[in-house]
Amino acid sequence: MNSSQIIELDSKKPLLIDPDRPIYLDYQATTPVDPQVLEQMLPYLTHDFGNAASRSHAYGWTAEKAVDKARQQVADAIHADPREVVWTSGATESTNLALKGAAHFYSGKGKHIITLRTEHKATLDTCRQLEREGFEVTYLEVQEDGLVDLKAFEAAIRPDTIVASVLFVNNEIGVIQPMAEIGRILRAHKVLFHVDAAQALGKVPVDVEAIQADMMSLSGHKMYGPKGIGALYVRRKPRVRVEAQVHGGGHERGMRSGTLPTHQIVGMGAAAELAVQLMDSDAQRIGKLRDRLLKGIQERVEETYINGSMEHRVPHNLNISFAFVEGESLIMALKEIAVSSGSACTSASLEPSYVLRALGKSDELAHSSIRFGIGRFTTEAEIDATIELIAGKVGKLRELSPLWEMHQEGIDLNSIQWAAH
Ligand SMILES: Cc1ncc(COP(=O)(O)O)c(C=O)c1O
Ligand code: FES
Repeated sequence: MNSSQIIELDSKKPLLIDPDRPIYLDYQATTPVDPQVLEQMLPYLTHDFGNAASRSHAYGWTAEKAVDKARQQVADAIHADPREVVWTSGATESTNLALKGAAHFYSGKGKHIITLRTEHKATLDTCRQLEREGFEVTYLEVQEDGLVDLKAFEAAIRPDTIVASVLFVNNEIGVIQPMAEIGRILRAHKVLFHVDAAQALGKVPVDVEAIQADMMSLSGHKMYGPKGIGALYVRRKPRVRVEAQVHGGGHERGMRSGTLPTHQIVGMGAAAELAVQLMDSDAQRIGKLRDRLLKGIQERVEETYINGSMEHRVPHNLNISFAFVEGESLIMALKEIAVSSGSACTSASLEPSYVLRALGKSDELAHSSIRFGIGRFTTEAEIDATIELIAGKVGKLRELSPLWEMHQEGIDLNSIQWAAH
């Protein structure tokens, strides 16, 4: 067997239908590369391996052409100009470049930054670093449904505010912030607007003009592209400047040096185009699956609480707290389903989700939450099996819980005076 046959066989392997593995319902953590995307990437790992910066021969020109095409695909997906797209290693790096880059470049104008308490860690940790450098950050509260209050947002703007950063679609609870309204407020106050759209592209229409974004972070692996590739949109009119964070050969118009990973870039471009093409059909199918999952759980399990607005939310996400059950125990009991409690990025820390806490949820309910991420390859049979498993395991865990027993007996747990230990 020669190598091209091996590649052909591997790329035809079914993606997720594998009875020996758990049902994958963690599409907000990451997605598999769509086979159509993979097919377009493969030649750039082998035959067309040139360096896009090699200007003197055909190997370089072929790579450059592929990079240009992908840049156009990503630009088209967000209604931007290809010259406004900077390749990075992912949304984390894009957000670092956007916030540190803008903060450093415009520090003469002011030192104040606005963001939300429910942002992704990529934003929150970058803001913490900027605080250590002397910048001041306002972390705005959100309402019970996860949405920011626009009046509070506008009130947080100060004369020295240089940039605000808002998550388009929340990775834990899937809520969609009112981006156009936020963009309008920020433009009126001449404050730069950075948008983390890592979880938005392919799920909701993303248009940098409609929401007046100045910078936007994107990621390949959240939309059926490869991991390790992302992009930062940086507006040209009116021009936005960011100070480079990675220095070297001056690639990407000096904003981000490093040899371009052609195959990854081709994958991100193809994934972005496909994400927009399939947005409506994906959303329709996935929405039905999500409703089926929710209905199934609600019919079979009492005392469940939905986290985050259902109205302003992408259909790909369901985040539910199962009262009287500890989230980690539930996840351990649910070995046949791959889901997250809290966010995928922080579930190693075993702390209750800061996003759910920001919605005003108690520690207990935050601890008992499960995030279901439904995606392009989820089937109805997988949803039905999940409902069965959840109903069975939650029931079993509650049987072991003295608090559940008391609740069943009608005792109001809030009225109990617990003895101090
Ligand atoms: C909303 C959001 N922003 C940023 C990131 C980071 O993206 P990447 O993995 O491409 O660095 C993620 C992924 O966890 C995310 O969900
Ligand atoms: S879910 Fe139990 S420690 Fe967080």
